[in-house]
Amino acid sequence: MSASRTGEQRNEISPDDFTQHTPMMRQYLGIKADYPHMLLFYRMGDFYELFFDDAHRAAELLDITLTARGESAGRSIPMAGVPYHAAEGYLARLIAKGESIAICEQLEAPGATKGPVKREVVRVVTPGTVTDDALLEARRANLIVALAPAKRAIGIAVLELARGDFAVTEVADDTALAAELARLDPAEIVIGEQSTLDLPSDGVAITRRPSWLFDAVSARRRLEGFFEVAQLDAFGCADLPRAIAAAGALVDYVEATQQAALSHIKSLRTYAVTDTLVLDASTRRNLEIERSASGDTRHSLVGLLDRCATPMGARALRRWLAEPLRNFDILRHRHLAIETLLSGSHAGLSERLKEVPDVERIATRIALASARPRDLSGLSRALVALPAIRRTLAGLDAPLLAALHEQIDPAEEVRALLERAVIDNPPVVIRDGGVIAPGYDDTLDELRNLSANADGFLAELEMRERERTGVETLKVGYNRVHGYYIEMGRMHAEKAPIDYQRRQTLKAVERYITPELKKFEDQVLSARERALAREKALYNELVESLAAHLPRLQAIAAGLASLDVLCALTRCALDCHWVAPTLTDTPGIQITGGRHPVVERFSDTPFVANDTVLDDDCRLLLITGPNMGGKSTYMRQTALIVLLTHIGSFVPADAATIGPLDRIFTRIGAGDDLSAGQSTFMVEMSETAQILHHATDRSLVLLDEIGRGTSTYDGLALARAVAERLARHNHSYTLFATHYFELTQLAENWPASRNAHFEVADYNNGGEQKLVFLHAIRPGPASRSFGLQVAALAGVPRTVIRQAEKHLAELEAQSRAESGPQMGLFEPAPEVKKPAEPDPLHDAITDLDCDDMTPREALDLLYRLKRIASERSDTPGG
Ligand SMILES: Nc1ncnc2c1ncn2[C@@H]1O[C@H](COP(=O)(O)OP(=O)(O)OP(=O)(O)O)[C@@H](O)[C@H]1O
Repeated sequence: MSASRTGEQRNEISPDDFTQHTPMMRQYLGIKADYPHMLLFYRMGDFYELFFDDAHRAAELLDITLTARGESAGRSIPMAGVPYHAAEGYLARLIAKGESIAICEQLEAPGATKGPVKREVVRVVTPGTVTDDALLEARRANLIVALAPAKRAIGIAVLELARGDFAVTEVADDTALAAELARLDPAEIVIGEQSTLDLPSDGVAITRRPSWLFDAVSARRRLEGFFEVAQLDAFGCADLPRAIAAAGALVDYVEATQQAALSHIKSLRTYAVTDTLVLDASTRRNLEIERSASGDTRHSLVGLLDRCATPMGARALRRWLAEPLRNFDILRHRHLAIETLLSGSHAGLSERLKEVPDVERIATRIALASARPRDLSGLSRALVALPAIRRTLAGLDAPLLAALHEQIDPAEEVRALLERAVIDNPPVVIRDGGVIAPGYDDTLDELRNLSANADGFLAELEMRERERTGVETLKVGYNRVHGYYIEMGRMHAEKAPIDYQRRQTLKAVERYITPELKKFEDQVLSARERALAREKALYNELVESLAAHLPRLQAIAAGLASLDVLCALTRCALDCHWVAPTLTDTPGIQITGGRHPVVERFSDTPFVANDTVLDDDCRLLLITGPNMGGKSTYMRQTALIVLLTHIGSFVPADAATIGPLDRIFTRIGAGDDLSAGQSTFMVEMSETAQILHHATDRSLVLLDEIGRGTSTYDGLALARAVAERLARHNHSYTLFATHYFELTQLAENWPASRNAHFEVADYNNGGEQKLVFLHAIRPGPASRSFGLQVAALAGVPRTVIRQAEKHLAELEAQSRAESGPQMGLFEPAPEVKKPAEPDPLHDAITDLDCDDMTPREALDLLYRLKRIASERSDTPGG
């Protein structure tokens, strides 16, 4: 239902109904016009009010009451409000739902001038640019991405405003873009208003900006101005025009929404998507990296790994998992660092890191000039903790730890400055003073002395006045409304000297002021005010001078974060008995005694370790076995071991040797996106299509029960064609779990393909068949599926199981009659026919994909076929 129809039904005044509006409402509409796509939080006394469509939206999203304002002839303006003091909580909820918010404050007290109170938007909060801890989960990073698509490439610019990390790249097509967006998982995407790019729909805020902002030439100029450089070449992005276009548009957006300076964004770095091992969104979901299938974080990989002592480390760990590196040198250094930390030093380092506040966020607040007094004392404490961390690092012999020792430089002069400038436990805000330490500034000290000496003066004055009036009970006092006064009982009123002027009369006492006391009051009050003003100025100067040290503070934060992750990974390695994987240039995956890290951790029964060998002799492993046998667990553990290797972690195995890989693909049943209007089978097939199009001979592919979503024969046919394609064309390292036993005999004829199965022991216990899942993988195909036995175990009524057994017998008989014993759908795999002699000509033609070939490739192929044919005619019997 459209907003206007809703409005008519409720008899609401529309924003365009200008004659109906008060001056205040006109002022509101004027401001709102500048923020059409944001919710305008409009300050009215102790509340932020929202009006018109904003009110409807806020009421719906926050589940708050929709009220009405300014009834006129039975019509009203829809309104919703949130209390000022609780606004941050409401903001956080709206931001989490992808909303952008403009906050409009009153700039003066009501009645200060004629007409409506002066108001102005003082802050804009958008999902991708928010840096406030109060609005963010402290352990998560917040990214904003801009996209600039063109025919040949799509430019991507990525900014983590909190760290000032600004990176750009270009990708070739929509698929690469989708994978990269899945990896980045941004909170907000900025895109041209005309763009038709297919974007993720789940929880990402999409912000459309005028298309001209994405023009490469003007974007280049904007960036040059932003970084104050004559040319962007130094950033290495000279030949990435679409990336520049995206970066320029992003800078424009951030400048338009952020009032504060962006001085902490010092440079632009370029990266290539090929630097990282790519995992698309469904693979990340299927491997339960951030969350388990049931949605909790505890039973996920992150839940297991995150033993970080600081939020900086926790965020870095998530970045490492989002950017599994393909650079073996960096990974080897991380492995070596963990090996060194295993000596025991990680525990001490973790303890020390716990004492270190979030330097990364403090540095951001310094950059955005929003640092509070406790941020500065926190930074001071952090810097004080660094020398001890460095001393431990100095004794450790690993190049990465030595580099971190250098990076975590204690910034002596910053520490000294903070120690001199800020008291130990300052108040939360600078407003009431008391933050700058004594001795830091002479003028401030003098002004403070003046007000502090007031006590002595007042005691002395009290003595003098008692003597002068003869009133022993005379007191000198102070209150906020009337200031200083001399107080006497009303019965002594006639003893008041001539220079006593009455200030206040209470029930039993009179309060007076004298010219001397008035002069003192003026001096003291002005000293207090001046001290406060001086303190605020000094504080701002201090924050500014700290901003000059930002690159250093950011480097310290990055160093601490990396160290924290390494210590966390070391603890995992130690507690879970993980080993360092070996990285090799020889293609393949060899895992001995591999385990699933999360299942092993949370399972009550001992985990059965299994080997995985995928190499040139076996690129496709067809896995059969009973339900519950352990197929999915096995496939996932292989992928997780590969992923852990690529973040530099040890792995849950007795030994692992990993060669170069480019991507991990998975097609596993969980997480089908039915809410997006796709059927289970449709999702299964579109993910399978992605894999067939993009998997290379360096990709790890996990396919679980392909074809189960459709009729048996369609499913079997599809599973067979997909597996054969992967074996003959993609040559990827593939784990293919299936219940179609027919595939097991066919696979024997495909290149580099093998069978394996999960073992189960079944025995007869007093006439009842019992199953024991051994969870151990063995060579060769399984003999049967045990589907009915597993159903019985799951509690399906006995009568139903018996009925199913009958149906099964009938189906088996029917199938045998139709297709002969070799191809019975429910039969054990019969003896495999010996494969025919290899025929290179036949293989070359079967491998051929005419649609994928360029004319040049077709011509090359013709020559190759001709050569094979003539070689064959040369061989005897050919
Ligand atoms: N190697 C193992 N050691 C111990 N327990 C295991 C092992 N592998 C799997 N399990 C346990 O068995 C359960 C079933 O495993 P999994 O889901 O991998 O079986 P499956 O063969 O894929 O079943 P289905 O064919 O029904 O999908 C898991 O939840 C896990 O608790």
